Amino acid sequence: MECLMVDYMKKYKEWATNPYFDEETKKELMELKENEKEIQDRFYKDLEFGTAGLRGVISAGTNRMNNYTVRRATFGLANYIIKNTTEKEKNRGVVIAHDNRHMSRAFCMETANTLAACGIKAYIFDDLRTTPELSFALRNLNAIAGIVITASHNPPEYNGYKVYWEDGAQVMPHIANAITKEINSIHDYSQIPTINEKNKNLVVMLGEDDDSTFIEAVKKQVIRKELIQEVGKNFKIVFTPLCGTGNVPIRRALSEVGFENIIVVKEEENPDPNFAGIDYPNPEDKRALDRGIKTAKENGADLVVATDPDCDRVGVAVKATNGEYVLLTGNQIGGMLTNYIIEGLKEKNELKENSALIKTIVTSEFGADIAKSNNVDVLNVLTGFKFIGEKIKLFEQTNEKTYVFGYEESYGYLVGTHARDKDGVVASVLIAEMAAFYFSKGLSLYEGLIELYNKYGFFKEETISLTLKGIEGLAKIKDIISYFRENKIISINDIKVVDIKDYSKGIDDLPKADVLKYFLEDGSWVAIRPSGTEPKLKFYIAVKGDTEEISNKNINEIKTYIDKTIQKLM
Ligand SMILES: O=P(O)(O)OC[C@H]1O[C@H](O)[C@H](O)[C@@H](O)[C@@H]1O
Repeated sequence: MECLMVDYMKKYKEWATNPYFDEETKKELMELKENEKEIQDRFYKDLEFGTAGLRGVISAGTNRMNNYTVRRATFGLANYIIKNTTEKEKNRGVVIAHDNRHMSRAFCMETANTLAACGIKAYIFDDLRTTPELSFALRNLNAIAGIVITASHNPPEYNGYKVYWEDGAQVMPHIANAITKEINSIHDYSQIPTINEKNKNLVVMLGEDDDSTFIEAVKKQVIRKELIQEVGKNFKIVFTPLCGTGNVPIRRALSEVGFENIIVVKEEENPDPNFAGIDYPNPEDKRALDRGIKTAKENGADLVVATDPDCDRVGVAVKATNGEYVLLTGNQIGGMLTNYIIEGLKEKNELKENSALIKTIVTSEFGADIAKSNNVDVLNVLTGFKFIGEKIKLFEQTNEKTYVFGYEESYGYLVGTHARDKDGVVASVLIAEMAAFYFSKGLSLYEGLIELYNKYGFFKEETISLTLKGIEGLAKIKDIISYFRENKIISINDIKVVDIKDYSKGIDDLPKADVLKYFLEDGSWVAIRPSGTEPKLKFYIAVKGDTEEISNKNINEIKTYIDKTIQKLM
């Protein structure tokens, strides 16, 4: 502990006095001199480059997002590229996109300039762009890697740095680990090359054509074009980009496929780094859809669609027959899209025999059961859309399976293979199309959901997220998981545990991951994992009952059990 203290104080002093760091940084740090706890938190470690890249609070410090930590990460990535690819591969360059957050443009330029200084071409956009467009563009431009400056749905004080590889998916753990090694070997910031006259032309600006090719790729995924054209005039959609990147591409895609009645939530239309007062711009959080639902009520809209700041996730609310707006979960939307896509393909006689649905191990079996009953294979991967992207690549190489659809419970979906990450643009279009399909039959999306539940059983899922910040929080997260790992739980809420999967052992052909999953006798399951993007411990609960009442009762009881266990451990 002593050593740790010396270490963070030493680093703090270095940043606060070394002429390498700019005056503003030094001033910000000097103001902290009486606040040891804050100094410790900012300097006790380097911001970790995890499997989701960097993500942290924007401010000065080694454990924060700032120009220096972005520069260091980029130098590490550049070194990885230089050492592990051929000259020709390296020359394919890196595409960079960014969202609307504080410092996003600055971090994008910092990244582009550092890459160029290392002799690597950096493609940038003139303004903010979505994550799925980056995933698409990097394959379209045949780049070697991609970067998105975004903290996705985190609160406004955060920013982040996600890295993609040539296949269009976020880097796999082995590449992330190798990049981390490179980053960790950089101790002296002054060694990082800076841009000069000779290499500045390696920063290349992308144009409008790149947007159009992406939108065209999205539009190709539409299943029932004529239907949209028929009902597109009457079907009313309220859309909110939650002040993020989704506004331009989604409005464009929706209107180009034939939706004429799109109302955008006024307060949330334009990019805003403070997200217009939305504390947590995450469509998983029901408050994020409050204004959307209000606007929908005022306009009598049929559907509310909300995308997160970098537009890879989508939340949905729908008008039920009683006129009330109901929020759908990621599991519900994913299950419904699975059904809609499979039925659509069947109608056109295009459902291949080797079709496969890909979902994560913490995603409900709702979509999986629908797929299986249509003879579509189901593949389970670890949390993280990159693992879905990895399977798509494998399918392409081996022709072993045909990708039908992939999704995660956390509101991420990908229809088509144009992108290799969840795509909020294509998902919004397909969700609108699916809702328009039900609308044409006189049903709301909600009633469509109930129809499916009546056929396949009432699935119900819930996630409990425990926020535990800082060093102590991290330790607590470890303690709680250890408790569940070490104490053999034989029943949850009096229902027998019939199987326990500990994914840290590397099971089911999956890479090792800190996830535990309990399977109960009645088909319910509970999974526990630490978040990879936020200081949170997550519990996922899933049940299935013959009626909604049974499912509600079961899930509430399991939830109470977990809440009580957590309280005991806090
Ligand atoms: O680790 P969590 O906080 O649960 O987040 C999990 C998410 O991480 C990243 O954002 C990935 O891109 C997502 O595909 C994944 O769902």
